[in-house]
Amino acid sequence: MSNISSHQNSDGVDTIFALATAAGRAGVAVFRVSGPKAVDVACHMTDIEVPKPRHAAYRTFYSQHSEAIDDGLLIIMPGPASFTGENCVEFQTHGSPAVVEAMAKAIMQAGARQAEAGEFTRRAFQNGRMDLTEAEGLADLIDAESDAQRKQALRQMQGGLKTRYAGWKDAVLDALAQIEGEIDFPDEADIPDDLAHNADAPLTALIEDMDKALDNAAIGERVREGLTIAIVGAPNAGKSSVINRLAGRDAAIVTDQAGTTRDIIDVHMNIAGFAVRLSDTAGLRESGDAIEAEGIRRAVERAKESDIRILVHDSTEADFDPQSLDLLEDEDIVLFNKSDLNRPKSLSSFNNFDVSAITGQGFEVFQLALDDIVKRRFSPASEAGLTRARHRDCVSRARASLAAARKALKFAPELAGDDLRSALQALKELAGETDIEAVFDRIFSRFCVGK
Ligand SMILES: Nc1nc2c(ncn2[C@@H]2O[C@H](COP(=O)(O)OP(=O)(O)OP(=O)(O)O)[C@@H](O)[C@H]2O)c(=O)[nH]1
Ligand SMILES: [K+]
Ligand SMILES: [Mg+2]
Repeated sequence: MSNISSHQNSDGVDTIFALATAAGRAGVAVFRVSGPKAVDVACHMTDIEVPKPRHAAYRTFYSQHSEAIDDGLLIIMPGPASFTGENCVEFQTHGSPAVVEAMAKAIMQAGARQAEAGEFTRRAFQNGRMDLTEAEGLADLIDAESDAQRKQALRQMQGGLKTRYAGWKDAVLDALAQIEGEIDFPDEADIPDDLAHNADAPLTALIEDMDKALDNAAIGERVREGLTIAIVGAPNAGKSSVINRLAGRDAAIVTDQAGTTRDIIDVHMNIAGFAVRLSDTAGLRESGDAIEAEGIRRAVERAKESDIRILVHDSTEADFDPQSLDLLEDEDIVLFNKSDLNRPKSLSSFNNFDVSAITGQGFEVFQLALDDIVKRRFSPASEAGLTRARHRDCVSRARASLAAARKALKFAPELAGDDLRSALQALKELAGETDIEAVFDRIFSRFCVGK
């Protein structure tokens, strides 16, 4: 239990540590240490030999001054078969703030420094334990709030997207090998024709598969970021009453005064296992009041950028408000509200329901249908897909280069190789195989400290 002054070994790689569990009082706290000195740290903090790799052993942990801090479990996970690929050590102690503070101090004095956000995962990535899409999947899994987000993130973390683009990369390499071979050793006069002919079908199939992934990318991104639903309609139609009933609480003010809601009111909820942000908005009408007019401008903007719109109509009113109706898209929803005061209505071109936000009548049917609409529109495709704008950008560029390669094969086959190499480059970026430090910084800094 002697002191070690510096964190670095001769290679200049720091040994890092972090509290992996959330701060605050808890049954158990977990500290992780990773780096060349991780096992030294464990030796310095215990008085008998360290346990066999990957076996949990009960130990007393000591401070630099040989004072017992706590009893707990010690696990040694030697690299390269560890999370980071480096030697890793895990201390499990009691989760009190006093134990956590004393442990952090002792680990630091034994030679490790506090990790930055995402630093463990960044090391795992740099040591080849995962590619960039798997690291992104892990970040999304840690952030997952809904079941759909969890499933999508887990699939990506387990290499679903990696498998898919690895297949794409293989196909590009095959095409490249084929055309470069034939261009270097043309032994027949009509080679260019053969070339175009042989490479065209695989390239076309590849482009089609990428198009499918790009078509589904919007869904992957929506699931990851959460869906948005906006409630719109004329003043006093009952929009705020509807959001309150859906939220099960008084999120928005309801009065009989037209123009009650002005700012947008967001309610976060879970619909059919999807994370959803539901927004109540100002009633749409011509208004001379500057504050109300701004509220209406925001309402229209929010309605347009949302995934789904719910138009609330007061069914005691004969006419629809044309401004609200104009905002609707095909699969949007119309609620004929105040059904307690009126006979059922319908509007065949949209999903429509008779409800009463006051009595709750019709809400069960409406909410079941809403679940179905959300599931039908946003359930991810069966194969792992693209979940970020970054993925979409890389695949779009790869696809464009493949299309250019197909064209070149017909008219200037010697140029096709360059296009295929550009496609490969875009796919390498997707994997994180090229050095794109700025992208890495952005991705890893979003992790919590300790991951
Ligand atoms: N009878 C009846 N009254 C309702 C129903 N829904 C809402 N109301 C009443 O209609 C009035 C307006 O309701 P709000 O929820 O404030 O309507 P809003 O569309 O949010 O109105 P603004 O924010 O002003 O645009 C209130 O007096 C509500 O109590 C309903 O289903 N039946
Ligand atoms: K109102
Ligand atoms: Mg309102």
